[in-house]
Amino acid sequence: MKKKKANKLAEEKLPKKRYEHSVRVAETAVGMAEQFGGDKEKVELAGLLHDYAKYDELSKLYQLVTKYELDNELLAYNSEILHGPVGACMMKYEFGVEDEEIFLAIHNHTTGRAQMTLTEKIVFVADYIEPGRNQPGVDDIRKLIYTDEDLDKAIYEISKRTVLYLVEKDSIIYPKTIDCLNYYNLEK
Ligand SMILES: Nc1ncnc2c1ncn2[C@@H]1O[C@H](COP(=O)(O)OP(=O)(O)O)[C@@H](O)[C@H]1O
Repeated sequence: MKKKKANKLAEEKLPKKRYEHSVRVAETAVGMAEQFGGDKEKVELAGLLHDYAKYDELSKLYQLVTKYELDNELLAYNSEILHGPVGACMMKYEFGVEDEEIFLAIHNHTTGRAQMTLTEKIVFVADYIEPGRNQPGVDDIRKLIYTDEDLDKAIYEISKRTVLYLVEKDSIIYPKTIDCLNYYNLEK
């Protein structure tokens, strides 16, 4: 798929603000690919498409988890974790986006995982730090990327913040984020 097509898919499917977020994630990811030696074309496509399934009805997301034989375990957690895996499968099976790195980057952009590819890492972090984001502490993560150039530390800190946030809310945590946190803990 070419950038123009990905852009059109996102623009037609998503509310304006979420489409604009996707464009900023793609732009941020391209900058990071230049910085870290990643594949600019892949991160750009994954950035544009990462939230494609975010506003689909829960009933549709559930059906697609079954259709695409995704991990049923996903259904036991916050439904927000479904749109990455489902969106990745929609791109692969409905729109012919065959590339495995783009698939993984869309699939894991919310939860992260251990042993991410460079494309996954860039999209995961770009989603958190794109210039429209203003969550507390986001500038600390920007500094880890733009000053320290430490991608793995940024992934660890983002996962840590997600886990702390979820624990604070007494939410149950899909274990991929814990795996990500442990894997990118550089103290181990
Ligand atoms: N491992 C997990 N288990 C349960 N919920 C999670 C997990 N990882 C992330 N989430 C939650 O999923 C929600 C959506 O995350 P995200 O896709 O990054 O949203 P947005 O792009 O709208 O900020 C957040 O509330 C986040 O806390």
